[in-house]
Amino acid sequence: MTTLAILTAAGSGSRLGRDLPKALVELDGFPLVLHAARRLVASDVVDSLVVTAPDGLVGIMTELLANDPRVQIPVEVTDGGPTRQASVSAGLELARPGDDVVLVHDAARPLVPPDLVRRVVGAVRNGHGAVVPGLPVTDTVKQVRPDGDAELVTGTPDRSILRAVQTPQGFDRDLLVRAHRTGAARALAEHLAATDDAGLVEALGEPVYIVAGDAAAFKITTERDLWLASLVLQETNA
Ligand SMILES: Nc1ccn([C@@H]2O[C@H](COP(=O)(O)OP(=O)(O)OP(=O)(O)O)[C@@H](O)[C@H]2O)c(=O)n1
Ligand SMILES: C[C@](O)(CO)[C@H](O)COP(=O)(O)O
Repeated sequence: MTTLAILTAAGSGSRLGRDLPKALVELDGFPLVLHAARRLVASDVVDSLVVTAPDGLVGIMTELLANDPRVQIPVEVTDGGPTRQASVSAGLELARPGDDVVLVHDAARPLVPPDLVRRVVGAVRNGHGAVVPGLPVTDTVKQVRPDGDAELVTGTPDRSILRAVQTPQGFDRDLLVRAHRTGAARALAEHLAATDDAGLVEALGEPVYIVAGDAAAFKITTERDLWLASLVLQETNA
């Protein structure tokens, strides 16, 4: 019984707008993918890693991870796909026979606390087939539809029953494989693809459970997030 973590790192980072893929952008002197890998490993509940790489960068990422003294578990790097969903699917193909739990984590969430990783794996090992870290929503959220050159508000969902979800998301391996196989047709196009893996499990009609997320696991999408991450690191390394 082993736990595999699929670390998605094949995105281009178009919203960050750098001239290299987001996972290779540096934070405190190290690429985001390395920060994320180190924290997964530091949890001590991950046995091996599969990392999805952007086109042509499998070699560079393999070298980066293989040479890091803080990533002392088996690592395989594979080509990602056109969407995040396709990349996770590609990673899942490399699961080994003993991997009964699979985590899916984004390199775009480099500061994930090892405690959060343990919380997710613990909940899966306690019998929950699909587990997602979530935080309460603090903004009021509006539902809208297009209306001419503006958007019309069509509702205000009760935010007390909403959660903003993060990664790593954890799964019973067979359930995740079934979810990806069933939803495979969606993986080719961004407008169809699931934005998280739990969504594919939900589409099967299977239950997905929430455990407490952590603000430190925030996602790097824009330059401001990167700046925030460097402040958080300075604060926590002090
Ligand atoms: N085809 C893709 C697209 C995304 N990802 C990964 O999925 C995670 C979440 O995606 P996101 O934050 O949206 O990253 P990008 O797609 O790179 O960003 P953008 O949408 O701004 O281009 C990232 O770690 C990213 O590398 C991936 O492995 N394969
Ligand atoms: C999987 C995820 O990180 C959960 O919040 C998120 O959905 C990825 O979204 P993105 O649109 O690919 O940034």
